[in-house]
Amino acid sequence: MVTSIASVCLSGSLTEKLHACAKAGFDGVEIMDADLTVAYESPEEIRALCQRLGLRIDMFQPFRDAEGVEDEVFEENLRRAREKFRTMNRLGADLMLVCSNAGTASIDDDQVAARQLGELADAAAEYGVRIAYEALAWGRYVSDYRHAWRLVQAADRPNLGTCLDSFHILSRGHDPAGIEQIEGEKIFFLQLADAPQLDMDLLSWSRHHRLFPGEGAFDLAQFLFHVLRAGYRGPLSLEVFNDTFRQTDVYRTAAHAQRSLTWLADQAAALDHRRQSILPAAQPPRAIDFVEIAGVDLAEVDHLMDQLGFAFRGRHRRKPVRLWSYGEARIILNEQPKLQTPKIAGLGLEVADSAPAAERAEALGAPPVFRNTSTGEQNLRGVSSPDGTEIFWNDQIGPDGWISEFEGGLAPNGDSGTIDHVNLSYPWQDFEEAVLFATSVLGLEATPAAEVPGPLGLVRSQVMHTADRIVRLPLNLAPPTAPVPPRHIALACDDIIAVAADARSRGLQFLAVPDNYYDDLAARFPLAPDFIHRLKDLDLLYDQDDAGEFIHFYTPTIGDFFLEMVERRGQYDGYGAPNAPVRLAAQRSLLS
Ligand SMILES: O=C(O)c1ccc(O)c(O)c1
Ligand SMILES: [Mg+2]
Repeated sequence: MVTSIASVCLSGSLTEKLHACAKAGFDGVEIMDADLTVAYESPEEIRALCQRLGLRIDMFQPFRDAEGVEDEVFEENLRRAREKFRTMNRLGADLMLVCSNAGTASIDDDQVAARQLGELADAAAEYGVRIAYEALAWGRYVSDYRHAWRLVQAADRPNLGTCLDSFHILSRGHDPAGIEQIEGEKIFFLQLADAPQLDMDLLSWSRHHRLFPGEGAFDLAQFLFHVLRAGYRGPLSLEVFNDTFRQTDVYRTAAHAQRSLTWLADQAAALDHRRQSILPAAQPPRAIDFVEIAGVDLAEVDHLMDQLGFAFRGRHRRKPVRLWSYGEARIILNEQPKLQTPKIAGLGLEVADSAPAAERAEALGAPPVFRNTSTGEQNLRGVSSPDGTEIFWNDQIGPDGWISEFEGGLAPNGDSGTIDHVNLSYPWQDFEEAVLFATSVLGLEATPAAEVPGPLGLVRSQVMHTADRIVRLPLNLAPPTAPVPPRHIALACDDIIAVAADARSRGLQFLAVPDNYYDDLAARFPLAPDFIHRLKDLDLLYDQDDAGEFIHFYTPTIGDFFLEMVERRGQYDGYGAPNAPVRLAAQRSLLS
């Protein structure tokens, strides 16, 4: 796989971008004209830097509004183009992207457009330059890749081909299967971008909301499969215009971008039985094995577990680590002298085979974590996710595994209990990276994002889950100016009213719910007054949909996390989203 990336994807100056692309392992770059224009380095200096960094300049782009114009306008366009061809010669770039005319086209005539593209290609040939013609989704007359290809065929020049860009094709809902009708050698370049499904004008969608493959709603694996079937053998290049990535750390974004391409190439290879897969197979988790909470002093957490009715399962033989369980849910408390604020530090996942899970993660650029293990102890393999949360894989489930390293505790209690979901929150700039990590490394699927109003702005929520929904990780994106909300572990039980009453009798104060909430609940659902009274008495939240019911409560926050107890009745599959604003408002009122 040969990879490339457009300089527009990244923040910083052109030279900073080039260093980051090389460090992330890209083979080449597309240099945006505007990035060069604002650089103090000459084209020769940029060329030399690329050579030193081992980067090819795959394309120079874009050249706009060339074709479909009156002849005197076209003469001026040729003059403009020649200036750029000279710049390209100095850069050592031999491929120019020409995008379909979006501004000045005045002649809706394919013969004129093809003739002018041919003349542009002839001028380019004098400089040894090739032209890749791309249909912009918002092109004035040419907005469909099949139309662009017809014009390229009609112009019929050896140095004129087409550039396919997944955004322009998939945003318009055009069938990518038609790509197989294009001669592979005439696809001069391939640009890949994902995007969320948004209902907005194409230009704004494209310029602000593109995402790296695996982070949006487009089926890019299928798209790439068609391009490869057409016979394209050039670089897989990313062209992602995105407001966030233009601001985030350039090295981190470039590594993130590279991970998305590796994942995509692997997905596309999986669709083609003749191709070898690139990565070890994904190991979608069967269940959450444990959640690890770390902090310098976890006595408050021990107390909380006790109040909630968890069983203390013992201390680790050798490490300052304790285990609590609630039915099948296991929570490990790990005393870490340098970590002032307790937080969710790690997740253990049950998988069929942990070795390929870890190898796949490492091939996708996730650094392995060192876990202090001695003889006779189970060696769990794990990696660090981009935000630092550690992920471990376990394929040796049962009492003989790591659980046997804990001593001096009680037998597991008989209570039914499982980890329902683990909610992970992220600062605004890290969200897409977290989605890609969950997709590519953890083997989870995404549901469409939803938005929840909080007191300091909208919180975006996207649930990553296994096909059977046993493992669920709702990811939350904090509003840009608000502090990142705490993360939480939700435990499912069979009788939440009894659990809540017991916990209260042991002195646990739940997050207090405003009385107004229960007045609203009575209006939303025709519930028995006694039942509402019981919910109110215990500060329980309630939701209902066609599939069933959901009752839950939240514990106070300790450090950067809290716990939630839930009971699902019937086939209810959500997370009580209508109640999230109540929680966010209540948690904020405790801080002030
Ligand atoms: O938004 C644009 O103008 C633009 C420019 C060049 C491209 O390759 C593209 O896909 C979009
Ligand atoms: Mg493009």
